[in-house]
Amino acid sequence: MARLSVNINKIATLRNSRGGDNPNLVQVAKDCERFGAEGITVHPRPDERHIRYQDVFDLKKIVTTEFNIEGNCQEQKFIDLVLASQPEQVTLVPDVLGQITSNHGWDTIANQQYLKEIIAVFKNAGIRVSIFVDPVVEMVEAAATTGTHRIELYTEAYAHNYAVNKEDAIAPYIKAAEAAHKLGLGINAGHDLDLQNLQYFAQNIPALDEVSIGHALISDALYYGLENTIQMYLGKLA
Ligand SMILES: CC(=O)[C@@H](O)[C@H](O)COP(=O)(O)O
Ligand SMILES: NCC(=O)COP(=O)(O)O
Repeated sequence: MARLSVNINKIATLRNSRGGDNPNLVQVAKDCERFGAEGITVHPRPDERHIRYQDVFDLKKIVTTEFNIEGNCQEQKFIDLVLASQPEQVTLVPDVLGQITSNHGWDTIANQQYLKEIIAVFKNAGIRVSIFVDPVVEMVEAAATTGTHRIELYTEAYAHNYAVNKEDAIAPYIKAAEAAHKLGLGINAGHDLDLQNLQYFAQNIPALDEVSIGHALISDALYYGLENTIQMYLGKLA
């Protein structure tokens, strides 16, 4: 069964909106774990609009499941942050400055040499590495040559197309996951997964290791409460 890592960026967004410490990010992370989350994900961005660099150190002290830090490894500050905080997993995302959210995977062919070098830095520090990729077999094949342990399939297109035609929406993800599995890569997935589209994704993607979910899960928690919501998402993965 795939693990559920809860992305708590949106909790930090809410906290930052008033400049105080409500909700308390560390307490929410502890509660997510208490309610069944099998990992905590954060995606610090250079402008610290949600997760602050200090949050990463505070969370590292209390996360007992799996701590996953996502972000742009082209920023030296991000590399330093990950090496200093030693999460279980780093997910490398090719963010560009000013984007609202992540919107593309790595071009693992064009960036192959760069990825090999930066992945080696994190692997040498004992940190599992995952790289964010679109569901394209050629990108998965080139990812395998970089030395990464895992890929994270960027699921925005799946989530968008699910309502139109779920078989067509999942097809490229099945091919990409099969290729990754054959090449010995672990498989993570995330972006815009929700209570409607998660179960079909998890049932159809072979050897899915982990999903990271934030925006929809935190939004659902407004209606169902955090504990119920986490249990509902776990139910979709069972
Ligand atoms: C890599 C990914 O898909 C998520 O981390 C997403 O980018 C969330 O980041 P924001 O919360 O900043 O939108
Ligand atoms: N890696 C994806 C993630 O952490 C959460 O993405 P979203 O659910 O906020 O779209």
